[in-house]
Amino acid sequence: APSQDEQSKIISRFQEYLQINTAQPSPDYQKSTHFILSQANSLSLESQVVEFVKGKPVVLLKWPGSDPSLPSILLNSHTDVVPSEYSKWVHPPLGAHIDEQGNIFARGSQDMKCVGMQYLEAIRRLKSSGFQPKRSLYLSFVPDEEIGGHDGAEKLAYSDVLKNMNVDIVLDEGLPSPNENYRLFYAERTPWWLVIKATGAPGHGAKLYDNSAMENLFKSIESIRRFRASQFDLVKAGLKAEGEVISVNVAFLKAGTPSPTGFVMNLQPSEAEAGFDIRIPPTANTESLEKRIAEEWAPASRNMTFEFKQKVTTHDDLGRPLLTASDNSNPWWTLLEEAIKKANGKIGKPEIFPASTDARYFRQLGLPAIGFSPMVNTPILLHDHNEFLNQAEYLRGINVYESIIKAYTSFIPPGRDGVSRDEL
Ligand SMILES: CSCC[C@H](NC=O)C(=O)O
Ligand SMILES: [Zn+2]
Ligand SMILES: [Zn+2]
Repeated sequence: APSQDEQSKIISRFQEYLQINTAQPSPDYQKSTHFILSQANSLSLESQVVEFVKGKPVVLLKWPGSDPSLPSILLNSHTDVVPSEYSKWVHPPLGAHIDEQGNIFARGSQDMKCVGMQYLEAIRRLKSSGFQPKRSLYLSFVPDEEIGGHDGAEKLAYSDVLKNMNVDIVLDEGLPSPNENYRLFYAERTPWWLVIKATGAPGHGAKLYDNSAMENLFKSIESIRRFRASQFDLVKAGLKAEGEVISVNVAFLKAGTPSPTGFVMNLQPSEAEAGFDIRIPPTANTESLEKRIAEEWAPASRNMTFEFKQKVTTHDDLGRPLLTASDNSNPWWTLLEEAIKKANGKIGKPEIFPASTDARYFRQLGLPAIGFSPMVNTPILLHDHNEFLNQAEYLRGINVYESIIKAYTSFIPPGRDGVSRDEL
Protein backbone atom coordinates (compact mmCIF):
# COMPACT_ATOMS: atom_id res chain seq x y z
CA ALA A 1 0.00 0.00 0.00
CA PRO A 2 1.21 3.54 -0.75
CA SER A 3 2.53 5.64 2.15
CA GLN A 4 0.35 8.27 3.81
CA ASP A 5 2.30 10.95 1.99
CA GLU A 6 1.91 9.22 -1.40
CA GLN A 7 -1.82 8.72 -0.77
CA SER A 8 -2.36 12.39 -0.11
CA LYS A 9 -0.47 13.28 -3.30
CA ILE A 10 -2.67 10.88 -5.27
CA ILE A 11 -5.79 12.50 -3.85
CA SER A 12 -4.46 16.01 -4.53
CA ARG A 13 -3.88 15.16 -8.18
CA PHE A 14 -7.46 13.87 -8.43
CA GLN A 15 -8.74 17.07 -6.79
CA GLU A 16 -6.72 19.17 -9.19
CA TYR A 17 -8.34 17.47 -12.20
CA LEU A 18 -11.80 17.80 -10.63
CA GLN A 19 -11.27 21.52 -10.06
CA ILE A 20 -10.77 22.21 -13.76
CA ASN A 21 -14.08 23.45 -15.13
CA THR A 22 -14.82 21.13 -18.04
CA ALA A 23 -18.60 21.43 -17.67
CA GLN A 24 -20.69 21.55 -20.80
CA PRO A 25 -21.62 23.69 -22.65
CA SER A 26 -18.24 25.51 -22.45
CA PRO A 27 -15.62 23.13 -21.09
CA ASP A 28 -12.11 24.48 -20.48
CA TYR A 29 -10.30 21.92 -22.61
CA GLN A 30 -7.16 24.03 -22.69
CA LYS A 31 -6.69 23.60 -18.97
CA SER A 32 -7.60 19.90 -18.92
CA THR A 33 -5.25 19.20 -21.82
CA HIS A 34 -2.44 21.06 -20.10
CA PHE A 35 -3.06 19.11 -16.91
CA ILE A 36 -3.13 15.70 -18.61
CA LEU A 37 0.03 16.48 -20.56
CA SER A 38 1.82 17.49 -17.38
CA GLN A 39 0.80 14.16 -15.82
CA ALA A 40 2.02 12.31 -18.90
CA ASN A 41 5.29 14.18 -18.70
CA SER A 42 5.84 13.21 -15.09
CA LEU A 43 5.26 9.58 -16.11
CA SER A 44 7.49 9.79 -19.22
CA LEU A 45 4.61 8.69 -21.43
CA GLU A 46 4.54 9.58 -25.11
CA SER A 47 1.83 12.10 -25.86
CA GLN A 48 -0.04 13.52 -28.81
CA VAL A 49 -2.89 16.02 -29.01
CA VAL A 50 -5.17 15.59 -32.01
CA GLU A 51 -7.79 18.21 -32.82
CA PHE A 52 -10.10 16.48 -35.28
CA VAL A 53 -12.27 19.54 -34.65
CA LYS A 54 -10.68 22.82 -33.63
CA GLY A 55 -10.92 23.46 -29.91
CA LYS A 56 -11.88 19.83 -29.20
CA PRO A 57 -8.62 18.16 -28.23
CA VAL A 58 -8.25 14.40 -28.07
CA VAL A 59 -5.25 13.70 -25.85
CA LEU A 60 -3.50 10.40 -26.58
CA LEU A 61 -0.88 8.97 -24.27
CA LYS A 62 1.23 5.91 -24.96
CA TRP A 63 3.25 3.52 -22.84
CA PRO A 64 5.08 1.55 -25.49
CA GLY A 65 5.12 -2.22 -25.12
CA SER A 66 8.23 -4.36 -25.50
CA ASP A 67 6.68 -6.28 -28.41
CA PRO A 68 5.40 -3.80 -31.00
CA SER A 69 4.04 -6.65 -33.13
CA LEU A 70 1.29 -7.23 -30.54
CA PRO A 71 -1.92 -5.19 -30.88
CA SER A 72 -2.48 -2.56 -28.21
CA ILE A 73 -4.84 -1.81 -25.33
CA LEU A 74 -6.90 1.40 -25.22
CA LEU A 75 -8.22 2.89 -21.99
CA ASN A 76 -10.68 5.67 -22.82
CA SER A 77 -12.11 8.44 -20.66
CA HIS A 78 -13.97 11.64 -21.42
CA THR A 79 -12.75 14.95 -20.03
CA ASP A 80 -16.04 16.85 -20.08
CA VAL A 81 -18.70 16.74 -17.39
CA VAL A 82 -22.34 17.77 -17.23
CA PRO A 83 -23.27 21.18 -15.74
CA SER A 84 -24.34 21.59 -12.11
CA GLU A 85 -26.94 23.59 -10.21
CA TYR A 86 -24.45 25.13 -7.80
CA SER A 87 -27.01 26.24 -5.23
CA LYS A 88 -28.28 22.68 -4.76
CA TRP A 89 -24.93 21.22 -3.77
CA VAL A 90 -23.80 20.88 -0.16
CA HIS A 91 -20.18 21.41 -1.28
CA PRO A 92 -19.48 23.33 -4.50
CA PRO A 93 -19.23 21.08 -7.60
CA LEU A 94 -15.79 22.44 -8.56
CA GLY A 95 -14.38 22.43 -5.04
CA ALA A 96 -13.47 18.74 -4.66
CA HIS A 97 -14.07 19.19 -0.93
CA ILE A 98 -13.34 16.13 1.22
CA ASP A 99 -15.74 15.64 4.16
CA GLU A 100 -15.11 13.82 7.47
CA GLN A 101 -16.00 10.46 5.89
CA GLY A 102 -13.46 10.97 3.13
CA ASN A 103 -16.07 11.60 0.44
CA ILE A 104 -14.76 13.81 -2.37
CA PHE A 105 -17.53 16.04 -3.71
CA ALA A 106 -17.26 17.23 -7.30
CA ARG A 107 -18.90 17.04 -10.66
CA GLY A 108 -16.97 14.32 -12.47
CA SER A 109 -15.96 12.47 -9.30
CA GLN A 110 -17.94 9.49 -10.64
CA ASP A 111 -18.47 10.47 -14.28
CA MET A 112 -15.64 10.03 -15.12
CA LYS A 113 -12.60 12.05 -14.11
CA CYS A 114 -12.01 9.38 -11.46
CA VAL A 115 -11.40 6.74 -14.12
CA GLY A 116 -9.09 8.93 -16.23
CA MET A 117 -6.91 9.70 -13.22
CA GLN A 118 -6.99 6.12 -11.94
CA TYR A 119 -5.53 4.93 -15.28
CA LEU A 120 -2.66 7.40 -14.79
CA GLU A 121 -2.10 6.51 -11.14
CA ALA A 122 -2.05 2.79 -11.96
CA ILE A 123 0.61 3.47 -14.59
CA ARG A 124 2.58 5.54 -12.07
CA ARG A 125 2.62 2.62 -9.65
CA LEU A 126 3.42 0.00 -12.26
CA LYS A 127 6.28 2.11 -13.57
CA SER A 128 7.76 2.59 -10.13
CA SER A 129 7.53 -1.16 -9.49
CA GLY A 130 9.57 -1.76 -12.62
CA PHE A 131 6.76 -3.41 -14.60
CA GLN A 132 7.28 -3.53 -18.38
CA PRO A 133 4.24 -4.04 -20.64
CA LYS A 134 4.51 -6.39 -23.63
CA ARG A 135 1.61 -4.71 -25.44
CA SER A 136 1.49 -0.99 -25.87
CA LEU A 137 -0.98 0.78 -23.63
CA TYR A 138 -2.84 3.85 -24.89
CA LEU A 139 -4.91 6.29 -22.88
CA SER A 140 -7.35 8.52 -24.71
CA PHE A 141 -8.84 11.59 -23.05
CA VAL A 142 -11.70 12.66 -25.29
CA PRO A 143 -13.97 15.74 -25.35
CA ASP A 144 -17.73 16.12 -25.62
CA GLU A 145 -18.98 12.68 -24.58
CA GLU A 146 -21.79 14.33 -22.67
CA ILE A 147 -23.13 15.91 -25.85
CA GLY A 148 -22.80 12.84 -28.05
CA GLY A 149 -19.05 12.47 -28.67
CA HIS A 150 -19.34 13.47 -32.32
CA ASP A 151 -16.30 15.78 -32.22
CA GLY A 152 -14.36 13.45 -29.93
CA ALA A 153 -14.54 9.67 -29.71
CA GLU A 154 -16.52 9.31 -32.93
CA LYS A 155 -13.85 11.15 -34.93
CA LEU A 156 -11.09 9.20 -33.18
CA ALA A 157 -12.77 5.86 -33.87
CA TYR A 158 -13.01 6.54 -37.58
CA SER A 159 -9.51 8.03 -37.92
CA ASP A 160 -6.21 6.74 -39.27
CA VAL A 161 -4.79 7.65 -35.89
CA LEU A 162 -6.82 4.86 -34.34
CA LYS A 163 -6.10 2.47 -37.21
CA ASN A 164 -2.37 2.97 -36.65
CA MET A 165 -2.77 2.27 -32.96
CA ASN A 166 -3.75 -1.32 -33.83
CA VAL A 167 -6.12 -1.63 -30.87
CA ASP A 168 -7.39 -5.03 -29.70
CA ILE A 169 -9.62 -4.01 -26.77
CA VAL A 170 -11.13 -0.81 -25.37
CA LEU A 171 -12.14 -0.09 -21.81
CA ASP A 172 -14.52 2.80 -21.16
CA GLU A 173 -16.83 3.99 -18.38
CA GLY A 174 -19.35 1.98 -16.39
CA LEU A 175 -21.46 2.73 -13.31
CA PRO A 176 -20.91 2.59 -9.56
CA SER A 177 -22.44 -0.27 -7.65
CA PRO A 178 -24.50 0.38 -4.50
CA ASN A 179 -23.46 -3.11 -3.32
CA GLU A 180 -20.09 -4.86 -3.13
CA ASN A 181 -20.07 -6.22 -6.72
CA TYR A 182 -18.25 -4.40 -9.49
CA ARG A 183 -20.38 -3.91 -12.60
CA LEU A 184 -19.24 -4.82 -16.10
CA PHE A 185 -21.06 -3.63 -19.22
CA TYR A 186 -20.89 -5.51 -22.53
CA ALA A 187 -23.25 -3.24 -24.45
CA GLU A 188 -25.35 -0.13 -24.05
CA ARG A 189 -28.71 1.18 -25.09
CA THR A 190 -28.73 3.55 -28.02
CA PRO A 191 -30.57 6.86 -27.86
CA TRP A 192 -33.39 7.88 -30.13
CA TRP A 193 -34.48 11.40 -29.35
CA LEU A 194 -37.96 11.78 -30.82
CA VAL A 195 -40.01 14.92 -31.30
CA ILE A 196 -43.65 14.53 -32.25
CA LYS A 197 -45.84 17.38 -33.45
CA ALA A 198 -49.59 17.65 -33.62
CA THR A 199 -51.68 20.18 -35.43
CA GLY A 200 -55.42 20.68 -35.19
CA ALA A 201 -58.21 23.17 -35.49
CA PRO A 202 -57.99 26.09 -33.04
CA GLY A 203 -61.15 27.05 -31.19
CA HIS A 204 -62.86 28.43 -28.13
CA GLY A 205 -61.61 27.05 -24.83
CA ALA A 206 -65.16 26.26 -23.79
CA LYS A 207 -65.95 24.05 -26.76
CA LEU A 208 -65.70 20.25 -26.79
CA TYR A 209 -64.61 19.08 -30.24
CA ASP A 210 -62.45 16.37 -31.76
CA ASN A 211 -59.10 16.76 -33.51
CA SER A 212 -57.63 19.69 -31.62
CA ALA A 213 -53.83 19.73 -31.57
CA MET A 214 -53.78 19.10 -27.82
CA GLU A 215 -56.20 16.17 -28.07
CA ASN A 216 -54.18 14.68 -30.91
CA LEU A 217 -50.97 15.02 -28.94
CA PHE A 218 -52.45 13.59 -25.75
CA LYS A 219 -53.73 10.50 -27.55
CA SER A 220 -50.12 9.88 -28.48
CA ILE A 221 -48.86 10.60 -25.01
CA GLU A 222 -51.37 8.12 -23.57
CA SER A 223 -50.18 5.46 -25.97
CA ILE A 224 -46.53 6.22 -25.23
CA ARG A 225 -47.17 6.06 -21.50
CA ARG A 226 -48.89 2.67 -21.83
CA PHE A 227 -45.82 1.40 -23.66
CA ARG A 228 -43.54 2.94 -21.03
CA ALA A 229 -45.51 1.22 -18.27
CA SER A 230 -45.33 -2.15 -20.07
CA GLN A 231 -41.54 -1.88 -20.19
CA PHE A 232 -41.17 -0.55 -16.66
CA ASP A 233 -43.39 -3.37 -15.33
CA LEU A 234 -40.88 -5.91 -16.65
CA VAL A 235 -38.17 -4.19 -14.61
CA LYS A 236 -40.36 -3.84 -11.51
CA ALA A 237 -41.27 -7.53 -11.68
CA GLY A 238 -37.59 -8.40 -11.82
CA LEU A 239 -38.00 -10.05 -15.23
CA LYS A 240 -35.61 -7.68 -16.99
CA ALA A 241 -32.72 -5.45 -16.00
CA GLU A 242 -32.87 -1.71 -16.59
CA GLY A 243 -30.71 -1.96 -19.71
CA GLU A 244 -32.78 -4.75 -21.25
CA VAL A 245 -36.02 -2.86 -21.87
CA ILE A 246 -36.87 0.12 -24.06
CA SER A 247 -37.23 3.23 -21.91
CA VAL A 248 -39.22 6.30 -22.93
CA ASN A 249 -39.25 9.50 -20.94
CA VAL A 250 -40.82 12.85 -21.73
CA ALA A 251 -38.08 15.41 -22.24
CA PHE A 252 -40.28 18.41 -22.98
CA LEU A 253 -43.81 19.59 -23.70
CA LYS A 254 -44.36 22.67 -25.80
CA ALA A 255 -47.76 24.13 -26.50
CA GLY A 256 -50.06 27.01 -25.65
CA THR A 257 -50.48 30.59 -26.70
CA PRO A 258 -48.27 32.87 -24.60
CA SER A 259 -49.68 36.00 -23.01
CA PRO A 260 -47.98 38.64 -20.83
CA THR A 261 -49.34 36.92 -17.71
CA GLY A 262 -48.59 33.37 -18.74
CA PHE A 263 -50.75 31.62 -21.30
CA VAL A 264 -54.06 32.40 -22.94
CA MET A 265 -56.55 30.20 -21.10
CA ASN A 266 -59.58 30.18 -23.38
CA LEU A 267 -57.99 29.38 -26.70
CA GLN A 268 -57.26 25.83 -27.84
CA PRO A 269 -53.91 26.06 -29.68
CA SER A 270 -53.42 24.85 -33.24
CA GLU A 271 -50.04 23.26 -32.60
CA ALA A 272 -48.53 21.16 -29.84
CA GLU A 273 -45.36 19.14 -29.55
CA ALA A 274 -43.52 16.85 -27.20
CA GLY A 275 -40.01 15.40 -27.06
CA PHE A 276 -38.98 11.97 -25.79
CA ASP A 277 -35.71 10.38 -24.77
CA ILE A 278 -35.99 6.77 -25.93
CA ARG A 279 -33.26 4.21 -25.14
CA ILE A 280 -33.08 0.96 -27.04
CA PRO A 281 -31.19 -2.22 -26.15
CA PRO A 282 -29.05 -3.62 -28.98
CA THR A 283 -31.23 -6.71 -29.37
CA ALA A 284 -34.58 -4.90 -29.51
CA ASN A 285 -36.73 -5.09 -32.62
CA THR A 286 -36.32 -1.56 -33.95
CA GLU A 287 -38.56 -2.19 -36.96
CA SER A 288 -41.56 -2.78 -34.75
CA LEU A 289 -40.71 0.35 -32.75
CA GLU A 290 -40.47 2.40 -35.95
CA LYS A 291 -43.87 1.05 -36.96
CA ARG A 292 -45.31 1.88 -33.55
CA ILE A 293 -44.03 5.46 -33.85
CA ALA A 294 -45.45 5.96 -37.32
CA GLU A 295 -48.79 4.25 -36.66
CA GLU A 296 -49.57 4.91 -32.99
CA TRP A 297 -47.38 7.68 -31.62
CA ALA A 298 -47.41 10.11 -34.51
CA PRO A 299 -49.88 8.93 -37.15
CA ALA A 300 -50.42 11.21 -40.11
CA SER A 301 -54.11 10.29 -39.85
CA ARG A 302 -54.20 12.29 -36.60
CA ASN A 303 -52.42 15.29 -38.17
CA MET A 304 -49.12 14.34 -36.64
CA THR A 305 -45.51 14.42 -37.78
CA PHE A 306 -42.30 13.29 -36.12
CA GLU A 307 -38.57 13.77 -36.39
CA PHE A 308 -35.51 12.36 -34.68
CA LYS A 309 -33.03 14.75 -33.05
CA GLN A 310 -30.75 11.78 -32.52
CA LYS A 311 -31.11 8.27 -33.88
CA VAL A 312 -28.17 6.07 -33.06
CA THR A 313 -27.92 2.68 -34.73
CA THR A 314 -28.13 -0.51 -32.68
CA HIS A 315 -25.84 -2.35 -35.12
CA ASP A 316 -22.20 -2.18 -36.15
CA ASP A 317 -20.82 -1.38 -39.59
CA LEU A 318 -21.20 -5.04 -40.59
CA GLY A 319 -24.82 -5.25 -39.44
CA ARG A 320 -24.20 -7.11 -36.20
CA PRO A 321 -25.82 -5.92 -32.94
CA LEU A 322 -23.43 -3.76 -30.90
CA LEU A 323 -22.47 -6.36 -28.32
CA THR A 324 -19.14 -7.37 -26.84
CA ALA A 325 -18.98 -11.07 -25.94
CA SER A 326 -19.26 -11.43 -22.16
CA ASP A 327 -18.13 -15.04 -21.77
CA ASN A 328 -14.94 -17.04 -22.26
CA SER A 329 -15.23 -16.76 -26.04
CA ASN A 330 -13.79 -13.29 -25.38
CA PRO A 331 -10.39 -13.58 -23.65
CA TRP A 332 -10.57 -9.89 -22.68
CA TRP A 333 -13.72 -10.51 -20.69
CA THR A 334 -12.17 -13.43 -18.83
CA LEU A 335 -8.92 -11.54 -18.24
CA LEU A 336 -10.82 -8.57 -16.87
CA GLU A 337 -12.81 -10.70 -14.44
CA GLU A 338 -9.69 -12.50 -13.28
CA ALA A 339 -7.78 -9.25 -12.85
CA ILE A 340 -10.58 -7.72 -10.75
CA LYS A 341 -10.78 -10.85 -8.59
CA LYS A 342 -7.02 -10.81 -8.17
CA ALA A 343 -7.41 -7.30 -6.75
CA ASN A 344 -9.93 -8.76 -4.27
CA GLY A 345 -12.99 -7.52 -6.15
CA LYS A 346 -16.32 -9.30 -6.58
CA ILE A 347 -18.23 -9.08 -9.85
CA GLY A 348 -21.94 -8.95 -10.69
CA LYS A 349 -23.75 -10.29 -13.76
CA PRO A 350 -22.75 -8.75 -17.13
CA GLU A 351 -25.03 -5.80 -17.89
CA ILE A 352 -26.21 -3.50 -20.65
CA PHE A 353 -25.37 0.12 -19.83
CA PRO A 354 -28.72 1.90 -19.55
CA ALA A 355 -27.50 5.20 -21.06
CA SER A 356 -24.93 5.87 -23.78
CA THR A 357 -21.15 6.13 -23.74
CA ASP A 358 -18.32 6.56 -26.23
CA ALA A 359 -17.82 2.78 -26.21
CA ARG A 360 -20.45 2.52 -28.93
CA TYR A 361 -18.12 4.12 -31.49
CA PHE A 362 -15.48 1.47 -30.87
CA ARG A 363 -18.06 -1.33 -30.95
CA GLN A 364 -19.31 0.06 -34.24
CA LEU A 365 -15.86 -0.64 -35.67
CA GLY A 366 -16.25 -4.22 -34.49
CA LEU A 367 -13.82 -3.77 -31.59
CA PRO A 368 -14.63 -5.33 -28.22
CA ALA A 369 -15.33 -2.59 -25.66
CA ILE A 370 -16.15 -3.09 -22.00
CA GLY A 371 -17.71 -0.51 -19.69
CA PHE A 372 -16.18 -0.45 -16.23
CA SER A 373 -15.78 2.16 -13.50
CA PRO A 374 -14.28 0.69 -10.33
CA MET A 375 -16.69 1.96 -7.67
CA VAL A 376 -18.47 -0.34 -5.21
CA ASN A 377 -20.55 0.49 -2.14
CA THR A 378 -21.22 3.85 -3.78
CA PRO A 379 -24.57 5.51 -4.55
CA ILE A 380 -25.15 6.19 -8.25
CA LEU A 381 -24.85 9.97 -8.57
CA LEU A 382 -23.92 10.53 -12.21
CA HIS A 383 -25.53 13.79 -13.43
CA ASP A 384 -27.08 14.23 -9.93
CA HIS A 385 -26.50 16.88 -7.26
CA ASN A 386 -23.72 16.19 -4.74
CA GLU A 387 -21.85 13.68 -6.90
CA PHE A 388 -19.07 12.22 -4.76
CA LEU A 389 -16.61 9.38 -4.51
CA ASN A 390 -15.01 8.14 -1.32
CA GLN A 391 -11.23 8.51 -1.33
CA ALA A 392 -10.65 4.96 -0.08
CA GLU A 393 -12.81 3.68 -2.93
CA TYR A 394 -10.87 5.82 -5.39
CA LEU A 395 -7.58 4.37 -4.12
CA ARG A 396 -8.96 0.82 -4.31
CA GLY A 397 -9.86 1.47 -7.95
CA ILE A 398 -6.22 2.24 -8.70
CA ASN A 399 -5.25 -1.21 -7.43
CA VAL A 400 -7.89 -2.73 -9.68
CA TYR A 401 -6.52 -0.95 -12.75
CA GLU A 402 -3.00 -1.94 -11.80
CA SER A 403 -4.13 -5.55 -11.91
CA ILE A 404 -6.03 -5.05 -15.19
CA ILE A 405 -3.19 -3.27 -16.95
CA LYS A 406 -0.76 -6.01 -15.92
CA ALA A 407 -3.04 -8.73 -17.23
CA TYR A 408 -4.04 -6.94 -20.43
CA THR A 409 -0.61 -5.75 -21.53
CA SER A 410 0.93 -9.16 -20.79
CA PHE A 411 -1.69 -11.19 -22.65
CA ILE A 412 -0.39 -13.24 -25.55
CA PRO A 413 -3.07 -15.06 -27.52
CA PRO A 414 -2.80 -18.86 -27.59
CA GLY A 415 -0.59 -20.00 -30.45
CA ARG A 416 1.56 -16.91 -30.20
CA ASP A 417 3.76 -17.76 -27.21
CA GLY A 418 6.17 -15.02 -28.15
CA VAL A 419 6.76 -16.54 -31.57
CA SER A 420 4.91 -15.05 -34.51
CA ARG A 421 3.00 -17.21 -37.03
CA ASP A 422 5.48 -16.45 -39.82
CA GLU A 423 8.33 -17.70 -37.74
CA LEU A 424 6.64 -21.05 -37.07
C1 LIG B 1 -26.72 11.20 -27.77
S1 LIG B 1 -25.41 10.69 -26.87
C2 LIG B 1 -25.74 11.17 -25.23
C3 LIG B 1 -24.71 10.67 -24.33
C4 LIG B 1 -25.05 10.76 -22.88
N1 LIG B 1 -24.02 10.15 -22.15
C5 LIG B 1 -23.98 10.12 -20.83
O1 LIG B 1 -24.86 10.49 -20.08
C6 LIG B 1 -26.39 10.11 -22.63
O2 LIG B 1 -27.40 10.85 -22.58
O3 LIG B 1 -26.48 8.90 -22.46
ZN1 LIG C 1 -19.62 9.56 -18.61
ZN1 LIG D 1 -22.33 11.46 -18.09
